[in-house]
Amino acid sequence: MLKLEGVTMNYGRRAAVDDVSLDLRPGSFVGVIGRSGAGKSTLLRMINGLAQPTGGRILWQGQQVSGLRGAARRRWHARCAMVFQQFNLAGRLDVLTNTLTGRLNHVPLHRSLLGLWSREDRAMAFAALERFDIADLAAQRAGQLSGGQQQRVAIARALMQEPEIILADEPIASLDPRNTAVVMDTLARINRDDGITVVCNLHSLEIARRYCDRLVGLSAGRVVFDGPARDLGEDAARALYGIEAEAAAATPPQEQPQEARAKSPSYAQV
Ligand SMILES: Nc1ncnc2c1ncn2[C@@H]1O[C@H](COP(=O)(O)OP(=O)(O)OP(=O)(O)O)[C@@H](O)[C@H]1O
Repeated sequence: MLKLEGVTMNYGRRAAVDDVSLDLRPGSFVGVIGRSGAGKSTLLRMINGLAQPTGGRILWQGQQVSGLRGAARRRWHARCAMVFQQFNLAGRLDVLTNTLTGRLNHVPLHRSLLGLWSREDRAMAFAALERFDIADLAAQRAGQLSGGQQQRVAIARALMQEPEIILADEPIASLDPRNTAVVMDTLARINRDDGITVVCNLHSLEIARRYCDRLVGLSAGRVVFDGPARDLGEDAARALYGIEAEAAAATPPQEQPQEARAKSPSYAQV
C-alpha cells in the first residue's frame, strides 16, 4: 500500500500540494488529473523523493519513504521508478546503454562507468526492449528515435530497476494520438502482467478514463475527486478543469514536429 498522510508542499506561503491523504492499493493504475498548476507533478516528485514534503509523510508497505537520505533514498528510488514527459534519455547514447542505466542502483559504480555490464543485465535489457517491440533499435542513438519510441525506451529503462511502482509524469504529453495509445498500452501491460503499481499524471481526461481504474482529481493542491473513473460526472470534470475543460476532454494534441522525425528512417516504425 502506498499511503500519503497529510502530504503538503509549500513554496513560500503558497501550497502547491495541500494536505493530501491517499491510500493506493498495490497493483492499481491510478490517474492523477487536474488543470495546469494543480500540483500533479509536485505530488509525484514527492512520492519518488525528488522533492521532500514540507508537511505530512509518505509510506510504502508500512515504511516511511519521505525524508530518506543517502543509501536509503537511493534504494527507494530503485523501487519507485519515474517516467517523464521529455523521456530524459541520453540522446547521444545508444538505446541499449540507455536501457542499461536502469540497473545503476544494482551494480557497483565502477562497473557502470566502465560500461562493464554483466551478461545477465544485457540479456535483461534486450528482453525489455523486445517486449516493447524496439529491440531492433538497440544500437541506434536514442536521440534519433521518435517520441513514442523514446518513451518506450524510458519505460524499458524503468523496468530494469525492477520497481514496485512506476510514476509517470505526463508521459504522453509530447506524443501524437497513435504513440499515445502505444505508450499507454505499454504502461497498462506492465501494470496488468507484472503487477506494478502505476501512478500517472494525465492532462487528457479521455485517456485517464480509458486506462485508469482510479482517478485522483487535484485542484489547487487539494484532492477534490477520488474514485473510479465512471464516478466522475461531466459537471465534476468541468469544475476540476475550469476553462481547460474542453481541451482536457478532447483527444490528445498532435505531436510536436521532432528533429528525429526527419533524420530517422525508423520513425515509420512508430
Ligand atoms: N520549484 C518550485 N518553486 C516554486 N513554485 C513551484 C515550484 N514547483 C512548482 N511550483 C508551483 O506549484 C504549483 C503546482 O505545480 P505543479 O508543476 O506540481 O503542477 P501540475 O499540476 O503538475 O501542472 P502542469 O500540468 O502544468 O505540469 C504551481 O503553481 C507551480 O507554479
